[in-house]
Amino acid sequence: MREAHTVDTVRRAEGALMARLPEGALMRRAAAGLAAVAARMLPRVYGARVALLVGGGDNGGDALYAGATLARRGAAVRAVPAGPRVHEAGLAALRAAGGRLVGAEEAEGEISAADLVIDGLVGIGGRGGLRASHAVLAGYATRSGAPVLAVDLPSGVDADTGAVEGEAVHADVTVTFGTHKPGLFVDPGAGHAGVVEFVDIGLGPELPAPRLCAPRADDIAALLPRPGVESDKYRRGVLAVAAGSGRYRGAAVLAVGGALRAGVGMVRYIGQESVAAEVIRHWPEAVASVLEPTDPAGRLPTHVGAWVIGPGRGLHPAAEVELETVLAGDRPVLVDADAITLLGRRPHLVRDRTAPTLLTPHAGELARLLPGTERDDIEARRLEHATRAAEEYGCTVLLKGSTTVIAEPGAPAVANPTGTPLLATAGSGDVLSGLSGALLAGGLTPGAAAMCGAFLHGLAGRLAHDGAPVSASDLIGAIPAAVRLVEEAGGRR
Ligand SMILES: NC(=O)C1=CN([C@@H]2O[C@H](COP(=O)(O)OP(=O)(O)OC[C@H]3O[C@@H](n4cnc5c(N)ncnc54)[C@H](O)[C@@H]3O)[C@@H](O)[C@H]2O)[C@@H](O)CC1
Ligand SMILES: [K+]
Repeated sequence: MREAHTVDTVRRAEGALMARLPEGALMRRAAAGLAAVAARMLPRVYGARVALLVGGGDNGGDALYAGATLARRGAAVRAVPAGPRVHEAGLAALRAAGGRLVGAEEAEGEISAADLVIDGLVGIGGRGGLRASHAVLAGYATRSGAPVLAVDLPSGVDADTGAVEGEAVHADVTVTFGTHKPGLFVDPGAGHAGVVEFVDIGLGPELPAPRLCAPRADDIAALLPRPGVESDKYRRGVLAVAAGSGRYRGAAVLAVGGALRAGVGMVRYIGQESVAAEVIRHWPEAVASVLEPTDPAGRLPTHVGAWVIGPGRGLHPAAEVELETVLAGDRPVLVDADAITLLGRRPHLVRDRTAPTLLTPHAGELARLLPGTERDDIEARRLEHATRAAEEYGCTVLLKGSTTVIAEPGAPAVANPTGTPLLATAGSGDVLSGLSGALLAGGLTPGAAAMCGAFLHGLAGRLAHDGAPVSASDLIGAIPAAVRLVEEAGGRR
């Protein structure tokens, strides 16, 4: 797992470590790591033109020391200050190595002519949107066409949340020190960070549990359920899927397909006769139970390992009775789509529940669970709102979107690293429900099922993409390849 800590935690850990080290040791470590990455980004350091964007704090200090290293190796390094204050020792080091400070009138020309721009405007000390003088330099960097290397995090991105107010640096590479910052994993910040490189400055022993984690393929491989010699279809897990309706048949087909491809002992589809027939036509291996429209909850199967409820199911009274009945049981339940909207009207159905529950809203659906919160606020601060919903409902929440975020009460949140805009297509969420539901039925906790489901779903989207748009059905077809890739990364095949 890659781990991310909040600014307050980083400050405390740095304080404890600094107290044991000679003055300036941490900044020297950070700057050495930064200079090494900068050198790799240049075809040749000797003769290269490097522009440093320098704010008034230690983030600017890192840039200046790294600039000094590059200048000693023959680069022409120019520091463009954002204001009157500049890290003095860093500037002295740069000057001693042959670099120099340039005035405001030369700033745009230096940045646009550079072979590499290093963004040292602000790091974890940044608060709110960039000030005008800093925003102007960030804009020059974006327009320069040169590769941009951000120091610690792209300036203008909120380190703790990933929120961006106004202008922010768009980096090709970000070198982050000591630990990752949550804003590097969560959009919109993640979209500004480019490739994130980690530089170890020895902070590890001082760090408590992270605020956020981002799994790698081997973390997923370690969690995936796999059949053993003793397994039969019941032990591997039975997933009940209450999805789709006369109006939205596709949701049923897609959720069942996602579940079957994820590997589960059995999928039981529950729904109206015509939809059940459609499901069986697509997936003869599924088992269908037909519901009487007049008695929605009377025939629900009881011998199931877990439930998926909601995709395309509708908001009518029968769907509400069904949701109430399923949530009153003691099996793990994944609640999605229409069932989330119903839950917004009756939140106690989940709040009063003790059995494992996973909610999988997109931002619009989460807004229905958090009255008074707008969809745009959620998109802008995804981590914060997913965490709030998990605490208020006392269950696991997977917030879908540009970065899928998973939050659970009392545990570090998870940001899914495999997401891609290719997944923003009708029916994609239905596939994710089936896939994550299958993992829930296979015995994973809601947090693990959500993390593995989102990871495989994103990977499947990438694998299915051959230059043409990806449909939700393509995603289902690519799930086995995604599982294979993850298993290979985990050394299981
Ligand atoms: N503390 C440490 O031990 C280490 C810190 N390091 C570096 O130091 C950075 C933190 O340094 P600082 O605490 O000095 O903080 P920063 O350099 O991140 O930012 C503080 C400066 O930015 C200004 N500022 C704040 N918000 C702004 C905004 N919205 N627009 C424009 N200017 C704004 C402040 O007035 C101040 O001058 C880290 O991100 C990292 O790059 C590294 O050298 C590693 C060691
Ligand atoms: K920065």
